[in-house]
Amino acid sequence: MSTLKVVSSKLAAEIDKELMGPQIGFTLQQLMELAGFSVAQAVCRQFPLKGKTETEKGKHIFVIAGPGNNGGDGLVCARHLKIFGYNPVVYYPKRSDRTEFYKQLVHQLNFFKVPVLSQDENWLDYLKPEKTLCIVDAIFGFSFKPPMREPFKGIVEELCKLQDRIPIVSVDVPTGWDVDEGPISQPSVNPAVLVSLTVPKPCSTHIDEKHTTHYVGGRFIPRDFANKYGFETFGYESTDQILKL
Ligand SMILES: NC(=O)C1=CN([C@@H]2O[C@H](COP(=O)(O)OP(=O)(O)OC[C@H]3O[C@@H](n4cnc5c(N)ncnc54)[C@H](OP(=O)(O)O)[C@@H]3O)[C@@H](O)[C@H]2O)[C@H](O)CC1
Ligand SMILES: [K+]
Repeated sequence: MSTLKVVSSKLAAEIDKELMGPQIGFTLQQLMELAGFSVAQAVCRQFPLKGKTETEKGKHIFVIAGPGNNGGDGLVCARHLKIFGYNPVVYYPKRSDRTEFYKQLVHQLNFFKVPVLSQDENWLDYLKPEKTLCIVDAIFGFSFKPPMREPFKGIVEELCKLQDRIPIVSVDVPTGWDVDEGPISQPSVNPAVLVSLTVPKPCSTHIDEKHTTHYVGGRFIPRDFANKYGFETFGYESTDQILKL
């Protein structure tokens, strides 16, 4: 059997289901914490604060959180970025009432004094190249089905206008991309960094390697489990939560 380097949206959903099923018993909260933590680590690796001026250090990291679990990863990531010494601001236009957990993640952000903007707030004020280090795109992950609906369509159109001046870090799947086919519909972002979670999805084969730095993160499966789904685990070093591919 050949070893896959990517897994389809269907397989990714099956993997998640098994990880959170009765035999293995991870909770969504555990996996999301590790996923968000690894994205925050990728931001640190890509945009280190060491040696930067105070002005540079004060720049915002603008985290946009969508309505599902990809958005949850973004909320967790913002909390870790604050702990790591960055200045995150979260835009969370459509808040999920799927579980109480999302509300708890927002309370935790309040606890860390990370601003969480609502849909009616002027979010574009926070997106200025001179004031913004990067944008974390946690809008949609492997459950996105085009065409994109509002309010996200308008938001992603604005991001597309800014992405040449402010780098985008996409969580798991660049927003707007078909998980299996890549950027086949508009609007869709062109990220400077992609952090694939657990294992890259087929859309990642469409990134332009000259433009996009690709990391894998979400270090939560043993080798035999990966092999059962047809892929290999990644050679993470030491305590790292991410690996540059
Ligand atoms: N094991 C792991 O790697 C883990 C990954 N995690 C992250 O979870 C996402 C997948 O999360 P999921 O909740 O299944 O899905 P998404 O966040 O991608 O999106 C679901 C929401 O998006 C809405 N949606 C879908 N298509 C559209 C569209 N065309 N326009 C507007 N809105 C859309 C959808 O709304 P519905 O009304 O259709 O239900 C949902 O609200 C994965 O990618 C990782 O980032 C976890 O953290 C766990 C571990
Ligand atoms: K995303």
